[in-house]
Amino acid sequence: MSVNEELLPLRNKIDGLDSELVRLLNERAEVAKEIGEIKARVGLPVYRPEREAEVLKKICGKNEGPLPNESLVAIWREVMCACRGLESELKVAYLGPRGTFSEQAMIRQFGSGVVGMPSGSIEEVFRKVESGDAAYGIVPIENSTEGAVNRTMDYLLKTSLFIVGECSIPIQHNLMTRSGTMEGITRVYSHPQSLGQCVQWLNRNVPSLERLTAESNGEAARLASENPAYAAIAGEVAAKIFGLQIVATNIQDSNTNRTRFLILGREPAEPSANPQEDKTSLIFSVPHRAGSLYQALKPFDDFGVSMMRLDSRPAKRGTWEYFFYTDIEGNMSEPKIREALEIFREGCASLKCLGSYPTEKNFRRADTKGSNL
Ligand SMILES: C=C(O[C@@H]1C=C(C(=O)O)C=C[C@H]1O)C(=O)O
Repeated sequence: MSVNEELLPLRNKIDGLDSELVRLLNERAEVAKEIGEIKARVGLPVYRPEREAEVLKKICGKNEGPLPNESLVAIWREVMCACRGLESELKVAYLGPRGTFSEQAMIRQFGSGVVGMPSGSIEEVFRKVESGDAAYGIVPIENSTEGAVNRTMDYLLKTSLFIVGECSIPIQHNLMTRSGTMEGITRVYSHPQSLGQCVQWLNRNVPSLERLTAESNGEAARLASENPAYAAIAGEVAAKIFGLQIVATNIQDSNTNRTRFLILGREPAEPSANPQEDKTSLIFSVPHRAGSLYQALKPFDDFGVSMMRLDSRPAKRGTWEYFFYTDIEGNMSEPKIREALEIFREGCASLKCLGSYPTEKNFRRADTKGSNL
């Protein structure tokens, strides 16, 4: 039997399965359309991050391979994006121009059919969502090498928006120029976070290069595309978009470098199907006296509530006072969290709740194949 004779029945089988998949996907889309009509009638938002997290978790739970969960999650995000698209288009503001890691995170979270609105600064992302120009926004909140993104932290304090979801992506930086060499290059541009993530590599390899900051690494790539004496540090996608050549790849100081992004919306998310695994984000301050932070946090210990993050920002009053940012495990609709929060509030000088939302853990844990979601 020739190879072609061997392949033919298998390819026919794939064709048959594809027809079935097309039929099933359209059947799914019809149901999503019906859901959309009901949501439109009662004025509910099209995008339901908690429901999408539940769908992904169920998909991973049912998976028996050989496809890894990571592949199924990527496929289903696109399926849900296409289904959502039948309800209405979804405009999402991100830190642009095109080619930033924020754009990559947005596509990963919402699917490639999302209508991205590139914004010149993190502040503009907040403003576009607050004003209703965009339905959602995506902003970087912390990097595993450089820590918190201070601009985002500061706007979170002032905003009326809610955190409705989160996602994290691996970050690999590249040094890029128009020519693909470092000849005649005097400056390197990038976002301050990216410069920080590559500081050791820069000190070792190009110590004399002047380092300048840009609003985003996409913007840095754009600047480098306009001047042959400039280099940029940015992702591979930015090099493609702005016609730059990569001089050195993977220049970040940690090879497990990741950035976590927040999804911002005007309405809070509903509890997910696993509310005990949701995250609740809070900003609080405590009275300026000995032991007040310890005392304030005690209810979390008493109620067995796990704190996943504790960070601070200066209150900017010149008084060495701080706002603390904490993420706790569990949705605030859960009785245990509600009770703990009621007592916690008494020990705080101020408390702002940014929302409860599904985390990646919701479906990551179901992955048995050690994926890099
Ligand atoms: C279909 C719905 O609308 C959207 C699409 C979803 C899907 O395709 O599964 C899930 C949640 C929503 O973002 C829904 O709310 O269930």
